[in-house]
Amino acid sequence: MRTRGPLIKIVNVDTLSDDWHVLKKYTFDFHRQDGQWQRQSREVYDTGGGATVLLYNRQLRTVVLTRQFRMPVYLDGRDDGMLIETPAGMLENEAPADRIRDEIEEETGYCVTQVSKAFEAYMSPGSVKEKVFFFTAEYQPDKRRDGGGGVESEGEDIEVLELSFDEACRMMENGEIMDAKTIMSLQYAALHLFGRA
Ligand SMILES: Nc1nc2c(ncn2[C@@H]2O[C@H](COP(=O)(O)OP(=O)(O)O[C@H]3O[C@H](CO)[C@@H](O)[C@H](O)[C@@H]3O)[C@@H](O)[C@H]2O)c(=O)[nH]1
Ligand SMILES: [Mg+2]
Repeated sequence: MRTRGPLIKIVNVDTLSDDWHVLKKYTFDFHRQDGQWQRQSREVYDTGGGATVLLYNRQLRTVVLTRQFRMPVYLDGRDDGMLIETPAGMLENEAPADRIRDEIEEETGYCVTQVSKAFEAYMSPGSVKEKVFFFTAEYQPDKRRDGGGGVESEGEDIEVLELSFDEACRMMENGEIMDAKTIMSLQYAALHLFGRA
């Protein structure tokens, strides 16, 4: 484990794209473990971070997931580009707990008063500056205001799936669920919320 002083010195920062999010190229000198300084460059896409939630009902032993089109998944050649995910959103400079409460309503239509923080994780640290805050929240089936579906003007067209937890686990194991935050959330639930049947 490294204990000595500055690890890098930034030499130059180029903005390669500043559109939806910002993509920058950092040139820096990196202090190697053998004491040498080595010049490197890395492209970093900064999304501003995100939050996600596992909506569950302990008594019914169910979870609520979403299904939506994801362009990178389509480009990867996976079927029609549709991905099953836990509800999630970009932070947009808001507190993660507030953001995820709004996102639950926008995407699923459920109204949830209490969310619990589970953990935080870097999802793709080689090139994406995105830390995701993971939450869990218990939903009540009769607390659904509308059908959710996301914000149409932003191009969202989200299907809401209420599944038994065991079915969701089977889908994770047979590859129908392939989204990292969803797999992490279901595994967290198996450890801390439900035992696996
Ligand atoms: N116009 C435009 N829209 C975009 C672009 N990229 C994404 N969008 C759309 O902008 C909306 C953002 O919705 P949010 O619900 O706030 O974010 P999210 O895309 O669901 O992001 C969450 O999940 C991601 C995937 O796991 C996470 O990466 C992210 O941190 C967050 O948790 C989505 O409909 C998305 O398709 C873009 O380049 N241009
Ligand atoms: Mg979303």
